Amino acid sequence: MTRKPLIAGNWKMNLNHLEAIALVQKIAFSLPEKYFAKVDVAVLPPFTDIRSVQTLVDGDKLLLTYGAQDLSPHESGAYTGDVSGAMLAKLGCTYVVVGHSERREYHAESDEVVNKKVKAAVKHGLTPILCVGEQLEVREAGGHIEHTTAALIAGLKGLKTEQVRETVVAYEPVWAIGTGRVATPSDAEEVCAALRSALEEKYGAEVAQDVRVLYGGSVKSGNIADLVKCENVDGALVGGASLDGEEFTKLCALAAGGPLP
Ligand SMILES: O=C[C@H](O)COP(=O)(O)O
Repeated sequence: MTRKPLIAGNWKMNLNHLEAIALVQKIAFSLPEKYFAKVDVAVLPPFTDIRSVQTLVDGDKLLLTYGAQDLSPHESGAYTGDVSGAMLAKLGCTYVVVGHSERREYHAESDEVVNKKVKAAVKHGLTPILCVGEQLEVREAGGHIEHTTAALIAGLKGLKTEQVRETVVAYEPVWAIGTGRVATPSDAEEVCAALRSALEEKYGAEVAQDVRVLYGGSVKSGNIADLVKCENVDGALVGGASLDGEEFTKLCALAAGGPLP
């Protein structure tokens, strides 16, 4: 099958709900409708913005979707500060990022916790964007394929084959996040292809062919076109460049094959 590319803007801890409204309006009204047929566009704002984004998307019947950057592995209860999958589903979220390297690093999230979060997402009908990626020292030692494939398989543990088919995977080398040091298209393709092979080995070729594998790490309008030309790169998880409406719109148009609006 042909996988439809996904461009997902991970805003991280940026923009309040008023700024969120302005940015979503800018993207939705600058990107001509025809591009949404060629590329799925999603924004992933902080929790505090999601209700405002939902109101805008529903009210104006916008073609972009939205999601969250994290969720609790628990259903409900005494987990101060956490947000559950059920709450995100109620807000109409399509996606939720799980296992971003910033969560793994600053919140000590292990593969086991990530796996619980993936299961919580799937349980509530959310599409997890499962992030895996190696640190610089792992890459320099040549362990990047082993590291990322092991994290992928651990993150998906216990999911049914059909649930794996619906999951989005994001390869985000830690050394390329927010550093301006983008992996080359061949670096990205090497790992994305290896991730797909690992899925094929475990879940079969048909499922592996359906799973979207994104690249993330210093993606901009200047490098997206070459990245999405790679056979196994099905779009991007975009950080910094997703905060600028003009730049993000350009990036989405280029991922859809252009021309620029
Ligand atoms: O989730 C997005 C990634 O961490 C990439 O961030 P960046 O585009 O700012 O490098």
